[in-house]
Amino acid sequence: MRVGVPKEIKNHEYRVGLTPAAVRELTARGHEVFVETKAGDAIDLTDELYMKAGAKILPAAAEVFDVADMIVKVKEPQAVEIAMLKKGQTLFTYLHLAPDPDQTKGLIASGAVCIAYETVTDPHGGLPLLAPMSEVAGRMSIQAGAHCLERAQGGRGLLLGGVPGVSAAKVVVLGGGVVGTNAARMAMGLEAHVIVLDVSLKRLKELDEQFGSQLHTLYSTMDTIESEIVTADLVVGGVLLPGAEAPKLITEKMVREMKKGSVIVDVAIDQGGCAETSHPTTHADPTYMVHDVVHYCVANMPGAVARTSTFALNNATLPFTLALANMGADAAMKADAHLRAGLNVYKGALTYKAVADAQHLPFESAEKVLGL
Ligand SMILES: NC(=O)C1=CN([C@@H]2O[C@H](COP(=O)(O)OP(=O)(O)OC[C@H]3O[C@@H](n4cnc5c(N)ncnc54)[C@H](O)[C@@H]3O)[C@@H](O)[C@H]2O)C=CC1
Ligand SMILES: CC(=O)C(=O)O
Ligand SMILES: [Mg+2]
Repeated sequence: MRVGVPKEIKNHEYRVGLTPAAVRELTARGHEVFVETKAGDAIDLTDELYMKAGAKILPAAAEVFDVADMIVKVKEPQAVEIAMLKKGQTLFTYLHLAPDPDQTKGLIASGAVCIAYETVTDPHGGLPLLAPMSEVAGRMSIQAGAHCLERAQGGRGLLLGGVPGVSAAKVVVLGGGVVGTNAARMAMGLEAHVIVLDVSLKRLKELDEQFGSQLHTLYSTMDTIESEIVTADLVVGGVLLPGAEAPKLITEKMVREMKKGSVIVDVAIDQGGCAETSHPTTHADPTYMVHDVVHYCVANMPGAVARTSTFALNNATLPFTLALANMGADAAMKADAHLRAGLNVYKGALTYKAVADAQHLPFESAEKVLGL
């Protein structure tokens, strides 16, 4: 198969779809890999390293899209990239379609086969291709939140862990999944006072067993969310209903009642955000204020630590990339229900139920379009 890797073009996005090591795994199996020049330059993955792994370097994204049977990316395709997709071409990347009707329309019109990293599943009920970036974003959320709490950034002027004789900050984490667990772990490491809310009792029990008395867990209801949010210094939004728009758990009224200079890091922003006051921001301009509360809503947080993130992402995507290249997309998805769960758009049909529901569009199952 001919596999194409364009340079990412989203604001301050320095990750790359394939590492040189992943390219080598593909070329060793007889596949051809085409990488846009300087795709990895910013993180020291040079054209020379890609060439050494067997890739051919092309001068522009248009040529990569033109030659490839499958495009492997990181972020959702931007409008100019959607315009370059070809009928029947496979696109393997993050999509986050539920809150993004324009992208959904564009991908349907392209006739391409679009497989979203974030909805591929595993046998344990996890999302293996979202997990590595959620680990990164969860850990980063505390770094970002700590910075936002500094007075010069609009924050309350608080040090997360306090010092002897002065209270630690209160960190409230909504959702105890991968983002939430990693955020809680970092916040506890900095000696903050940490509370995690989730609707999964099983998850709360696991967290309680893992972290003991250092972590406080609460069942998530409107009541508990409201009472915790208004006394929080830092709130991390890490909830997810897979593939669907994030539930708006933090209302504007709650934000108005939050303390002046408190901070919301809404990691769930890529699925629309879990606060009514959230809207996507970029690394170039990551924060804004609403009712004196600092909002950090960067939709590609792991892009800031792109080298770590590129390797972590490839560790998870490689077996699926190889299956798609070795078998072809249709056969690979027919053979593996977990990869098939990643199929969001197939040759003009929308094949992910939560996206169809969010946008009131017709839905066809992945099984039906693949003839299973
Ligand atoms: N902004 C960014 O750069 C990034 C954003 N993300 C996003 O972060 C979000 C979380 O991802 P993961 O942690 O991997 O998901 P996950 O599936 O591991 O965890 C989500 C948790 O939310 C819980 N939840 C659902 N409804 C809830 C409610 N009403 N109250 C409290 N908890 C609730 C679930 O029970 C689950 O434990 C996703 O939207 C993901 O796309 C992930 C990586 C990077
Ligand atoms: C998951 C995601 O949106 C990201 O890593 O950018
Ligand atoms: Mg206020």
